[in-house]
Amino acid sequence: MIPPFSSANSQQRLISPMGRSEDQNDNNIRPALLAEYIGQPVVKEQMGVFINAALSRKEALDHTLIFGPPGLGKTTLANIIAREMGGNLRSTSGPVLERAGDLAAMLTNLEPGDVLFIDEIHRLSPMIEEILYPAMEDFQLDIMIGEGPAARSIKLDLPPFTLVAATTRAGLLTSPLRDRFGIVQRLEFYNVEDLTTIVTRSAGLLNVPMTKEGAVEVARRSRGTPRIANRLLRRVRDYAQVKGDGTVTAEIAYSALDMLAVDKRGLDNLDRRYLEMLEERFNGGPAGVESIAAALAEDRGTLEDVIEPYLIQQGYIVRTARGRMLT
Ligand SMILES: Nc1ncnc2c1ncn2[C@@H]1O[C@H](COP(=O)(O)OP(=O)(O)OP(=O)(O)O)[C@@H](O)[C@H]1O
Ligand SMILES: [Mg+2]
Repeated sequence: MIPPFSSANSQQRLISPMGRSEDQNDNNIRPALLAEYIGQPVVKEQMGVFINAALSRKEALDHTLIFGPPGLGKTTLANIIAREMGGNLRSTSGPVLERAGDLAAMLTNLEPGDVLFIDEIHRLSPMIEEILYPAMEDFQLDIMIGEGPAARSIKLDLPPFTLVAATTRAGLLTSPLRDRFGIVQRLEFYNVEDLTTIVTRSAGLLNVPMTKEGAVEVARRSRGTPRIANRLLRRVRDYAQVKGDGTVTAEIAYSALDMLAVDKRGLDNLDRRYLEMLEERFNGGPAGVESIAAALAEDRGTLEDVIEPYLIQQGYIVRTARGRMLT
């Protein structure tokens, strides 16, 4: 699902972390089990313990909130949770759930142990959120039917289920909603080593011959993001077929990524504009995020949740009390 705040500009770039339609056929390389989920050691270990504990108690797993920038594996983790718990995954998303009846229909169709996955949970309407509270807390559906004097409320028992919610913007969740998740997991950007493992695994599944050095080259330019790593792998594979003998070597990967104008540091267009703006217009800062957003004609949320986390993690900028500064 493409977040509403992504500019056309940042979606079209090969290296944008936002999902695109061509990524849909990633399903064959999406890890299906926790053991295949690469990196995120803390999340992986904790989820392994929580899932096993719930299974041995024969209970549904606690409601789980997963947050982090686009393309880091939130949807993948939701799928894995359902699979490991042995339940079905029912997916929907915040903006899709418009009417109370939409959510009621999903909830009443759940079977014991199922996982209800709500993507972009920060975009739920307040009315839908109200219905979710008793469903999460007491497995009870409490809705009003009809209008005016004929309106009546009905209560239904729901089977024990697990709500898994994902968001790129945890800051936008209301605190009553946030407090109802027993498990909160934050995904981090991947290091080059983990991305190399991901690229190597995907290459194996796609039958792309690739050297270790080739994988490292792709990993290095992937902005810490598995979605980008897999996307670059597909383009580099094309290049290797046409310009080489099909094997992705370091040289092939290097020239392919140069041809595709993918930044050597793995930065995308908006990252670079952000850094240039901070340097030139604001003399390296400190500058308030609102001013930077206005200067770039971007949404503040996109900067805070998609652009800045990576630039901070890579040490290009710091957040200070007076604003953002180049390092
Ligand atoms: N830990 C991982 N190990 C291996 N591959 C991964 C991992 N995490 C993600 N991927 C790959 O990256 C792709 C993108 O992941 P996913 O769709 O789960 O991201 P997301 O966090 O849900 O993004 P968005 O915020 O845009 O919804 C997946 O298709 C999957 O193949
Ligand atoms: Mg997703």
